[in-house]
Amino acid sequence: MTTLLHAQGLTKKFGGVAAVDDVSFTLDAGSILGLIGPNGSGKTTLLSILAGTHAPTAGTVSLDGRTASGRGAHRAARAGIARTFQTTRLFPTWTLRDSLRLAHGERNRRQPGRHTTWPDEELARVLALDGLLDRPCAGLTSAAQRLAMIALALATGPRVLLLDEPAVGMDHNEADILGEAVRRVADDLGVGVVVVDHNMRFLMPLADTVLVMAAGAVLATGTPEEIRTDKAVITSYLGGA
Ligand SMILES: Nc1ncnc2c1ncn2[C@@H]1O[C@H](COP(=O)(O)OP(=O)(O)OP(=O)(O)O)[C@@H](O)[C@H]1O
Repeated sequence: MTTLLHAQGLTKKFGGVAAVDDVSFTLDAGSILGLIGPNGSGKTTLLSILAGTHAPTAGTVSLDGRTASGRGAHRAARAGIARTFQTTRLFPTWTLRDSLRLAHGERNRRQPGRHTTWPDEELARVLALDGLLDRPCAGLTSAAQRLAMIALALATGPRVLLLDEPAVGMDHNEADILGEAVRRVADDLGVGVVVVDHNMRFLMPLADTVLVMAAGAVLATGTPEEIRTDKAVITSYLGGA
């Protein structure tokens, strides 16, 4: 696999406090990085730096070798980094196809001359939304709406997808469907995915690599199996989980 995204020495200070403290990692195309850590450990702030919403106090993010950090959310999106949020933002009376058309159009407006991304049917297949493209979004279950938000983020044609607690509020079955969909985003579309979630049952089988944060810094990085058995991680975060 090829390195897609490289975060180097990322630090973000609010006042004197480092919410993110010298964090480095790489993300390959088609791989999934799970980001875990206690409340307040800096996960959302790190995602915001990657998404361009926060300029880092120090450090850089590069995508395909080109600097993508510190230039605003629109420029990060143009560089190929897309983000979803915990809340869904769909127009209830619009169909998913209408919403995808708007997202495709936004991409074309920003990047004239570049091809649009995956066909609607392909996004629907990957996101387990087959047969739902032409229904008003208000008729979708809340889990399907969450998947639809991921489809909309993908319609902008990203190389990297950032997911902030996508499984929050989902039952086991819904989280399993979501996990399979995110795996297809990586495997079938070749997108690099960074997922923040507190749900270990969802995240551990999904992630290729897990990065554990504590007080803004990297406590450990490794495969899910390495992380599950890491003494420092067990002591400070996973406990008996
Ligand atoms: N805009 C801000 N101004 C000041 N402090 C902030 C700001 N955003 C985050 N922080 C602080 O930075 C630290 C990290 O917060 P962050 O939300 O990134 O953690 P988190 O790991 O995502 O937490 P959670 O799991 O609860 O979502 C916290 O101490 C938080 O209070």
